[in-house]
Amino acid sequence: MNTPSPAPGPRDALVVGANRIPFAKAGGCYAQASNSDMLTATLDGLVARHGLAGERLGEVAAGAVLKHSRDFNLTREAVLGSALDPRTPAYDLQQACATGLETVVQVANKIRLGQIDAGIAAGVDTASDAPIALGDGLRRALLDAQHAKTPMARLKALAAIRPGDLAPETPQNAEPRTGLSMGEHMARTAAEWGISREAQDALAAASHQKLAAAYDSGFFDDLVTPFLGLSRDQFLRPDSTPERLAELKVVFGKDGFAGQPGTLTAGNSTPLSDGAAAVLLSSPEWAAEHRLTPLARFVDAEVAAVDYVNGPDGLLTAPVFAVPRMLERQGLSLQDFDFYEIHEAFASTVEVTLAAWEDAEFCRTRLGLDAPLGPIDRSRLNVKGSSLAAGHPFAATGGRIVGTLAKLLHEKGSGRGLISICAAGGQGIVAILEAV
Ligand SMILES: CC(=O)CC(=O)SCCNC(=O)CCNC(=O)[C@H](O)C(C)(C)COP(=O)(O)OP(=O)(O)OC[C@H]1O[C@@H](n2cnc3c(N)ncnc32)[C@H](O)[C@@H]1OP(=O)(O)O
Repeated sequence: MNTPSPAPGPRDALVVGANRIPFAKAGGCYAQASNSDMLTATLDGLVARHGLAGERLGEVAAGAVLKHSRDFNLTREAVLGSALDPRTPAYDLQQACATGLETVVQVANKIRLGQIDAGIAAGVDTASDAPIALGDGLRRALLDAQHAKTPMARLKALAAIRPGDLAPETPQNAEPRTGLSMGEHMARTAAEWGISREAQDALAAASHQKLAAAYDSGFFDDLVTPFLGLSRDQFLRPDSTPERLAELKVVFGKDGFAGQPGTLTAGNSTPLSDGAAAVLLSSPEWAAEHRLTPLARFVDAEVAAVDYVNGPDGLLTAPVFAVPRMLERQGLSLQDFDFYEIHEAFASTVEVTLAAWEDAEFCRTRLGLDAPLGPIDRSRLNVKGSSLAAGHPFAATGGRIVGTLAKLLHEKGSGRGLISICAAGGQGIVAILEAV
């Protein structure tokens, strides 16, 4: 009879380091850079900071939401272009804006199970170099021509191309099942929850002030590597005041809802952005062997999805559902956190998330809870700014947030932090990090 193999782990997975390049406006400083350029630069920044040149890691997991077909092996190619040992395996993963954090979950779980000792989780996106595809008619005709066995058959295939087939297909920032952009979805949800323009603009202004102060204090010195002439996020505008933001015109939900004006503007919505972020994770033993100081421990994660097409829940509200499941598993309450990192897809996303957790009726009927999760201490929310000020290259946001929170916990020396990131398709990912 075979003796079962000893089960490996679970052991701790630690965040040992993080790096990102400053995020740029779409069409801005990185307009000529590809996903591959940005991801490779970000990996190399991490490698240089932590002395990992020539190191063979267990794996690198990364992803991009907007990706050219030539980038079918984006992460592996970035590893081959980096200073890491070329024998480091790599793979691509994509879960819309949850991508960056999902790669962290994958790498952390493999470390916990003893399958690998160390790995990098990363994400990259470029709205400047978004893939423009051929329309279906032209693509099919070209493929038919390529597969044709004779010159005549090739000509016949090409002759099928009609002028209308020549129009390119550009990626749409819209949900395929509703045709609405994420901004339009969010505008509707914000109106349903009665989130005021003032509250959104105040949150956006605070994000800019906090991010600027964090840069000024040197907080990002060991988290951000300058790239292509940029040393701070290009979108960061310390002059963003609530008064200034109040002057901006509505861009999503322009017609308003139930007689109330729309509230989402370019100032309280994330900008289309370019950038990359990476996180180094390892076992405690690997960190000690490499004389690296752990910043935080990865504790848990949860992913939820909502039926935003047929059901009552807004497109970007899935984290609202994921958090109570994770809290229950961990025996924690919403108030048991020293830091809250709630991705500012839109200022109203954060406000709706917090309002839902405070709403007794919603918590009872939609989350199945006896009591609401309750309010958080707002002074612990996004304390170093978030996506409204930094920008939001979709797949890079998770790595930015994990790096920021891990460093906050390391500086504090105790406590835990909650991460919440909404994603397209009605999904959301949440996680907990703890100080070590
Ligand atoms: C993807 C997922 O899975 C989940 C998610 O995260 S969902 C969230 C994804 N994000 C989005 O969908 C939003 C995407 N963003 C956009 O489409 C565009 O950035 C936008 C429509 C919001 C704005 O586009 P735009 O109008 O071209 O912006 P932009 O020209 O920079 O700004 C408009 C004006 O506001 C001003 N402005 C913008 N931000 C400002 C600020 N913080 N302070 C002061 N003024 C500001 C600009 O200076 C500009 O003023 P002028 O017209 O006088 O020049």
